[in-house]
This record gives sequence, C-alpha cells and structure tokens, in this order.
Amino acid sequence: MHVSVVGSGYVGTTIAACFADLGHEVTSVDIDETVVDAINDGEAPIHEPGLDPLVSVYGGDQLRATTDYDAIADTDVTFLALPTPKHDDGSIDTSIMEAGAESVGEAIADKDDYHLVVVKSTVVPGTTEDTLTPILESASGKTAGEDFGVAVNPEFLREGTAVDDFMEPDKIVVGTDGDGRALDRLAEVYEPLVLQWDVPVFETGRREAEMIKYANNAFLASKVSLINDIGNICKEYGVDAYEVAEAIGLDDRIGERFLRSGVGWGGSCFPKDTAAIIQHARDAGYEPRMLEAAVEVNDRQPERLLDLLDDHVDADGERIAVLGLAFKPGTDDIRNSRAIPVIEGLRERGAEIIAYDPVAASEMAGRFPGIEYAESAAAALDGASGAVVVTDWDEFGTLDEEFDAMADPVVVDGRRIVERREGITYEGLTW
Ligand SMILES: NC(=O)C1=CN([C@@H]2O[C@H](COP(=O)(O)OP(=O)(O)OC[C@H]3O[C@@H](n4cnc5c(N)ncnc54)[C@H](O)[C@@H]3O)[C@@H](O)[C@H]2O)C=CC1
Ligand SMILES: O=C(O)[C@H]1O[C@H](OP(=O)(O)OP(=O)(O)OC[C@H]2O[C@@H](n3ccc(=O)[nH]c3=O)[C@H](O)[C@@H]2O)[C@H](O)[C@@H](O)[C@@H]1O
Repeated sequence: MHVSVVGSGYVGTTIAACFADLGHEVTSVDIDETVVDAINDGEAPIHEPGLDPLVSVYGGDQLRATTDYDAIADTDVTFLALPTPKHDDGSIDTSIMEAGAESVGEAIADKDDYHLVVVKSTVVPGTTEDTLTPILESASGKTAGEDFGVAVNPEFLREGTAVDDFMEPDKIVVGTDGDGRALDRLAEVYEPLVLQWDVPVFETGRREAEMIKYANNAFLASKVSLINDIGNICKEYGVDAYEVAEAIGLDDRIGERFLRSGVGWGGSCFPKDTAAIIQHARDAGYEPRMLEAAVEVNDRQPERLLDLLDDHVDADGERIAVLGLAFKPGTDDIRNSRAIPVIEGLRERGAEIIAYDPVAASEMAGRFPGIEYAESAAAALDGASGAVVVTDWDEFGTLDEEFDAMADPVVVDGRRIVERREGITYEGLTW
C-alpha cells in the first residue's frame, strides 16, 4: 500500500517511519523544507527515542518527504497529522487542518481512483463531518463516500515512547460510520500490526472516534489530578500518597498506571485537549465540572510546590536550583511544562534561578533567556539555598553527596524521585 502522511511533527514522522517499517511505501508532506530535507537525508526532524534508526533506514528511499501536495494523488490513503492548537479561550483552532484539507482536496481532484483521507489529528466531535469533509469536497469537486472516503483514526502514542506505542498499541480506533471501502483500506494499512499483536480494532462513527480521543486524554489527565487531590490531602495528614496509590492500584477497576502524584501534567496535549473539550461542551450549553476541577487542581500544584519551599527558605535574593525542565522525562519538549509556572513563581519571589535539564535546557533558554542554566545537576545544586524537582529524570534518583554542596540543603521534590536521606531537609509534594 502507498500511504501519504501530511504533517511531519511528533505524530506524522513517527507514523510515517512506522508505516514504512510495516512494509508500506510512504510519502510525507510538510510545508517546512528543513523537515523534508532532514527526512530525505535519513534524519528524524524531532527528538524521539527509536525514531532515528527507522528514518535512517527508510528516509529518502521507502519513506520520501516532499513539500508538494500533488504527490498525494499517487498514494492510496492520506493521513492528516497536522497541529490542532487552541485559541486564547481554549477552543480548538482548526485553521491548519482546514488548509491541509483544501490542499489534499486539490491534489486528488483529477484522480480517477478511490482515495481515502484519514483524520489522525485530535479534533473535537463534528469537525471531520461539518468542517473538513465539505472543504475536501469543494476543493476536489468530488463527493465524499462515493469518489473518496473520509475516516477518523485518532492516535494514542506518548512522546518519549512514540515508536513503541505506535508499533504495539492497546487499540486501533477507526471511525467510518460503517463505510466498507474505508474500513477495508484501513484494515490493509494496519494488518501487519493487528496480526502481530492481535490488537483490538474498534470500529465506530466519525464523531465517536473524535470523542474517544478526548475522553481518553480527559480521563488520564483527570486520573492524575484526582491522585494529586488525594495526595494533597495525604500531605496535610502526614500520609504517604505513594503507598496509598500502590494499594488502590491493585484494584483492577482503578489500575496502577497514571497514579504518580506530584507537580501535575503538562505537555502538548493534556492541557490543550482538556481546554478544547471543555470549551466545546460549553458551546453546547454544558458545564463539564469534573474536567474543570481537573484543570484547576493541576494549575495549583506548582504553587503548592513553591509554598513548601517558602516553609523553609525565603527565596528572595537566594540561589534556587530547578531540577528538570521538560514536561516529562525522555523528551526535550517544554510545552506547558510545570517548570514554567515554577520558574515564574520563583521569579516573583525574587529568587536567583539556576536550572538544569539533561536535554531541554536550550528549549527553556528560548523561553527564559534571563536565568542561569547549569551543565549538570551537581553544578545547579552547588551553593544553592534550595532545590525544587520538577521532572522525574532517572538521574535525579542517583543524586546524593551533590546535596552536600548546597548552601542550605532544602529539597522540595515534585516527582518523588530524589532519595530522602539524612543531612537534607526533604519535602515531598504529596508525601
Ligand atoms: N504530540 C503527541 O504526542 C500527540 C499528538 N496528537 C495530535 O496529533 C496532531 C499533530 O500533533 P504533533 O505531531 O504534535 O504536531 P507538531 O507540531 O509536532 O507537527 C506538525 C507538523 O505539521 C507541519 N505543518 C504545519 N502546517 C502544515 C500544512 N499546512 N501542510 C503540511 N504540513 C504542515 C509542521 O511543519 C510540523 O512539521 C495534533 O492534533 C495533536 O493533538 C495525538 C497524539 C499524540
Ligand atoms: O494526545 C496526546 O498527545 C498524548 O497525550 C498523552 O501523552 P504525553 O503528553 O506524551 O505524555 P504522558 O506520559 O501522558 O504524560 C503527560 C503528563 O502527565 C504527567 N503524569 C503522568 C502520569 C502520572 O502518573 N503522573 C503525572 O504527573 C507527566 O509528567 C506529564 O507531564 C497521552 O498519554 C497519550 O496517550 C496521548 O496520545
């Protein structure tokens, strides 16, 4: 099968390289020439474990990138993996998807054979039917469901483990409203995965598929906020929230994953997607109180971390180390990282900030050029009057005598990664 993927970011590059590895011929389309050149040169345009080896094998060969949308006409199926950012009020901005749909429509206008367009991006329920399909129809002069098909196939991969998540998924959701030709084509695309892992393929409607993606992210984000809420209660009463989480996780109905309490969730999707579905609900006249509370709890965790620091150190004029800047370990992505409100709060307190992250420091320097960045955790801690831990990089778990070089060894751990030990004043956020 010849597959095209529009957009070569975290999702687009990952799925394009994986589709090539599954045996398909792949064409990637992106407007950014540097991204296109990188792929054709065999280099992944983003930092993602396991992606470089795939792109180096297939890039420029079985996986070809181009800025020319016309290349889509020679393919059998096109996945739209374009960004869906949010407006200031939190609602989804579909303008890039609309531009992409128009270009795809124009590209298939003169194609005689059936073509399938698949919405891979996260879009609020109704977007594919009400917004994207009419654009595809008018740009192509064709009729959806007859001359070409439109399906929704949301993606559940995580940054940092994207290749493994895509290659061994828990489920594949396909929204076609029972369109047989679309289902057959998608079945062919995913056949190698389904056969290898016996992956459940969930066939549903397009709107349902769109909503499943938001429900998935909303549920996971809320699960973390709920354990943070419980963790905050635990902290008030000297209870260890991690022991509580371990025990409740043994209940199959709860499950042990996504129960790590701390400074909260960030990243490119949980904040954006919870905001978008909340706003979409409000547009329909429904106030989604659980989700609003999940966001509120999340927004407060960084300040709670700093309140704990305030209990031990007056940060004004003091050197304070920030350990971890990425929104989670394994990535250099700082989008909505909890480190951002933590740094802002420390600046408000007049602290002299020295930050460290193994891979995300240069990204954060773009956002906060005025603070100091250390080459190592040890250098950040040296002479500091306090340290806050924001990302659970493994290396922070091995820190020990590095704390002895602090002017005042106060450690406020937002991720339960530092070993509590004699000689340091240790505060866990929820334990
Ligand atoms: N990042 C993640 O882990 C996940 C993201 N998603 C969803 O997937 C979608 C894509 O997200 P990311 O891959 O993170 O985006 P991204 O921001 O990493 O990459 C988007 C790519 O699209 C390109 N682009 C922009 N406008 C274009 C146009 N008109 N034509 C062609 N290319 C264009 C950009 O140059 C960039 O390379 C979003 O809806 C997101 O919510 C879903 C699951 C996981
Ligand atoms: O739609 C998306 O983009 C993706 O969003 C998340 O993936 P991702 O944002 O890459 O990262 P996660 O591993 O889910 O972590 C999100 C945030 O939650 C935090 N988290 C996670 C788990 C936990 O127990 N506690 C906790 O605070 C992490 O530190 C991080 O800041 C989802 O897990 C993916 O399934 C989804 O495809």
